[in-house]
Amino acid sequence: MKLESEAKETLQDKNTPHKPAVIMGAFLLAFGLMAYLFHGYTEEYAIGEAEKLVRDALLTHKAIHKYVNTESRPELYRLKSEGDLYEGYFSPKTMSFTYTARGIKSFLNEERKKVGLPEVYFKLATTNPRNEINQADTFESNLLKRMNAGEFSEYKEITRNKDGEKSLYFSMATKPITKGCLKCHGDPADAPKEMVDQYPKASGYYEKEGDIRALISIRIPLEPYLEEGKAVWNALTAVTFVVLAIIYTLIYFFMKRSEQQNRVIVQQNSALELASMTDYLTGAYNRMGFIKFAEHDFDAARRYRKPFSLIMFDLDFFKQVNDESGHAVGDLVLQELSEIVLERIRGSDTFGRYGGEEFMIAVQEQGIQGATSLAEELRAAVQHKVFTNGHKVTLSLGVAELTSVVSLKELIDNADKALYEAKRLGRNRVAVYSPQAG
Ligand SMILES: Nc1nc2c(ncn2[C@@H]2O[C@H](COP(=O)(O)OP(=O)(O)OP(=O)(O)O)[C@@H](O)[C@H]2O)c(=O)[nH]1
Repeated sequence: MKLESEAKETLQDKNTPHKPAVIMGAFLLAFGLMAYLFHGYTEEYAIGEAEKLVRDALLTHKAIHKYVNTESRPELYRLKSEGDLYEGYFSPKTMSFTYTARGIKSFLNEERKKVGLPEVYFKLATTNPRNEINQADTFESNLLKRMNAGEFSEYKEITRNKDGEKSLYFSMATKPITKGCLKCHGDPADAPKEMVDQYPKASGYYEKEGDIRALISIRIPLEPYLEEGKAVWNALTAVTFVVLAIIYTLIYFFMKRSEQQNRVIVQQNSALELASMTDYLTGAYNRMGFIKFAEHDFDAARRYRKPFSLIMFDLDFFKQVNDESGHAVGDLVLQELSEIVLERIRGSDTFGRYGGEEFMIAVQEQGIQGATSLAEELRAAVQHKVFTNGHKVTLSLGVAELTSVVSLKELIDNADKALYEAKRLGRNRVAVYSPQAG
């Protein structure tokens, strides 16, 4: 006889995926995407801020250039020409634009440092400097060469130092040498004597008209701006995780509760379905339950070509028991009969009450021989049993096997015919269905 758990299993909800884990995965994915986008935004912000500084540095540079060339230097020449300044006067402090620019840039950097702003690297770099401080490094020399070759006049790149810290590097070519420039940067023999005296051994001469003598080299560290972004990111991460943790906990809680409720509903449904398929008096399957399971066994036996038989049996003259001792005693006799059957059939067999005092057993893995001996065993057991109130009853049994039948209904009909035959032959016996007899 099939067990209750087996019947329940067919109704069990197997669809219980790890939904909280899936939700957690989705959250982490969303967080990863957010981190990626934020990282990109932070870098964009840092570059934007650095570009502002580049613009400031260029404007300052331009202003200093204009001031030296149109204000301070002409004024000194005027003073010289008017004799207020001696003829041989030359000082880079007042007359060299690069000297002045360097001083102002260095002052500005000091001011920036005081308020915690990043220092701006600014250099008017050349391969032929008058002052060593303006000597272009290898990278700058290379850029200057490419600018002179006409490859580009501006260059921008994000660089990393040996510690991996990022900077925005910007470079721009200065105006090409003009005839006027050659006065100080051409042949030293043509240069003002006071200047040659000032830089006796220095370079800065022999430039050619049209050449780009120097480039403006600016490097702004991005780290301070990236740090700002990191601080915002850390705060955002903390808030996000707290919010996610709360949402996750709530979802997890509600899902667990709903899962639990579903499980209870499934269990209740299983119990109800089982009850609806069971005969309350004998504990055997009722007709609906029997057909359901026997149908399943019948189909499997046909598919896998395995033996399968059906025993249909009925109590002989059961009416007399009811008439003599009453319906309640009749019920007890039916229960005792049921116990006899359940003790003798296999777990794989299906036992059902087909109606009234008529029962059926679907016998798996047994052909006519096996089923007939089981039927005989039951018949003998019932015959020798003393039932409630000392009643002695007998069984008539019909056996049919799955051979050429195409449906369970046909097999039941055959077993029924055999049972009829057993009754006809005098009851308390087993009859086997024979196709010839019909
Ligand atoms: N106590 C009780 N009796 C039942 C139940 N179901 C059917 N019966 C009785 O079973 C008897 C069946 O009577 P019949 O159909 O004449 O068959 P029988 O007396 O067994 O005689 P044969 O089958 O011809 O050997 C009737 O008296 C029904 O009332 C039940 O659940 N409980």
